[in-house]
Amino acid sequence: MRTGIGRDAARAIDALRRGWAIRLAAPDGAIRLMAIEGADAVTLADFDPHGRADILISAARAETLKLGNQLAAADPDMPVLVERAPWIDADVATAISDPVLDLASPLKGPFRARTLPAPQAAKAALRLARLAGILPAYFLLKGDGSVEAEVSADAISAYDDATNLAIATRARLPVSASESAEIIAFRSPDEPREHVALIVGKRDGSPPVIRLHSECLTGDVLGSLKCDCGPQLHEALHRIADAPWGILLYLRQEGRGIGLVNKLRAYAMQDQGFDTVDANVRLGFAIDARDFSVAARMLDLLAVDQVRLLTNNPNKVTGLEAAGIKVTERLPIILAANPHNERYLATKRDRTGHQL
Ligand SMILES: Nc1nc2c(ncn2[C@@H]2O[C@H](COP(=O)(O)OP(=O)(O)OP(=O)(O)O)[C@@H](O)[C@H]2O)c(=O)[nH]1
Ligand SMILES: [Zn+2]
Repeated sequence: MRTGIGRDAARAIDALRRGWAIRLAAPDGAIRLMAIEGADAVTLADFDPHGRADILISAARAETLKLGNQLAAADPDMPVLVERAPWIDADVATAISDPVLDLASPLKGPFRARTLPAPQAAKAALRLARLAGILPAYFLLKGDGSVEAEVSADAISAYDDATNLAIATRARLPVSASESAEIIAFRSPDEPREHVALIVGKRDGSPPVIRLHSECLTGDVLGSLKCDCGPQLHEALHRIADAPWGILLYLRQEGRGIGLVNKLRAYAMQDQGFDTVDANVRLGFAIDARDFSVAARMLDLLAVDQVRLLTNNPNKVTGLEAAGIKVTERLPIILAANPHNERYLATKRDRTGHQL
């Protein structure tokens, strides 16, 4: 169902990515925000002429800045508000928000945490940063003032609601794994990412062999050796082609849902020695920010409620089942490691329960 609030979230995301200010309202209050990513002295002076904006960051980032113990952290997902000391200008704020810069510009400090004016609004702000693909860090002001977009916490929750997805079009698409394939594109009204399904072979009443493939530009297109995505994609297509029938879902959830730029930041942190799990956490994101209800909704639209799932990731099985799809069988998909992805695969095995 198309609603105005979906448009509000789309406008807020667009504004944040352009460095414009937004107002975010939740039941516990409203805050004005400008993304620290991309902010400079001029845009900051425009948003905050009196130098009063505090800095909103994730709890994980606050931990790295030694702010973790200053507030009763009953909720590890609760953001932290850092008091704006006079020496915190746009450049210092950038260093506060971006962990990739920690080695290059050791942080000054000391930082002091302040009580959050509207915790629900602050939490929604971090969710919005992930949807916008920016670092979860903002300049925050209370009170009224001019902004480019207004959004509610509810609109942010509704924005990527998978039930809004619908089939946009379908066409025959012979691929190298099978000449008998059909591509189906899915769209939702306000969210621009278009997911696709490739159905291979003829539906025969048995549960199809399914692969949920999350977009990986570096692996799928450039042949990156840092992950296993490219080879897994091709192996999956061949396994599906060998089955009576099957479906590859190509999900636009780049970087396990944090977006390309944030994934590349995670890669820069891996260059500094952090593993894939710690890199995500230090950036202020969940270890895996994907929403498997998108895949479940696509299967639902294809009238599929039982699947044989190609994966090593037990969370994909539980995620799909929680979203109403029965996984009758898990089929492992194991490929040889290379020297560049050995550690990544070991981290998946040891820290995220992948059965490799
Ligand atoms: N944030 C982040 N994302 C990564 C990293 N390496 C790969 N990815 C993303 O991880 C996703 C690939 O995961 P998948 O292969 O679908 O799933 P999986 O959890 O490994 O489970 P399998 O089904 O067993 O392969 C893609 O969206 C990649 O862009 C990384 O270091 N950091
Ligand atoms: Zn990859």
